[in-house]
Amino acid sequence: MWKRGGTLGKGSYGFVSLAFTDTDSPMNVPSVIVVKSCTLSHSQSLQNERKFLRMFGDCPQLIRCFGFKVTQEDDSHLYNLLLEYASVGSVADRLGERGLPEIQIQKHTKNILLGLSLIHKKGIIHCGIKPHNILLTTTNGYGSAVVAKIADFGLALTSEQKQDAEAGAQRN
Ligand SMILES: Nc1ncnc2c1ncn2[C@@H]1O[C@H](COP(=O)(O)OP(=O)(O)OP(=O)(O)O)[C@@H](O)[C@H]1O
Repeated sequence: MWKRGGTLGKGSYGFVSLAFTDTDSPMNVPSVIVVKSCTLSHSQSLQNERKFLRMFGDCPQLIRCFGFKVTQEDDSHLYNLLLEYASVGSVADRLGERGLPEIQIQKHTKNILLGLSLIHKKGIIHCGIKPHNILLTTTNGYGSAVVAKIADFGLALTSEQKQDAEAGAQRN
């Protein structure tokens, strides 16, 4: 269904690659995607990310998830999460010394707050909002614009999980 391309970066759990989909892929999957991969035995964080992202479907404020696939590569089983490619990189990449123009900050902040409000309405807490995890994509078509999307649900919790964790910490 897809072919791995170059590596975009490495995280604490594994690595992120560009990937190119086949012509027989479902219509809603673009020809260029991103694959986040790690060994199957260490895939808890990626599985967590998938569990939360699939609750949102095609929400324009969040990086889209196209499912997962387990592959065998170089004698290891890899868990691969298939994600929308954010071709402009992260907000952290774009900040530089001079920061971003105020007009872009206003637009991105509005999108991020809208995304967070949708996440919170479903009783989920992202737990990792930072410039590295806000990715920038482009809209297709005439006059294409840069759009900010929330990514990386590897640390996300339901509000019940958060309450349980806090109660456990108070007991200890
Ligand atoms: N959907 C995506 N589109 C484009 N680039 C991405 C995407 N997801 C991750 N990346 C890039 O891949 C690199 C690694 O990302 P990743 O989220 O795995 O690690 P990190 O955020 O640097 O570390 P950690 O998640 O351990 O805090 C980063 O440069 C990130 O911007």
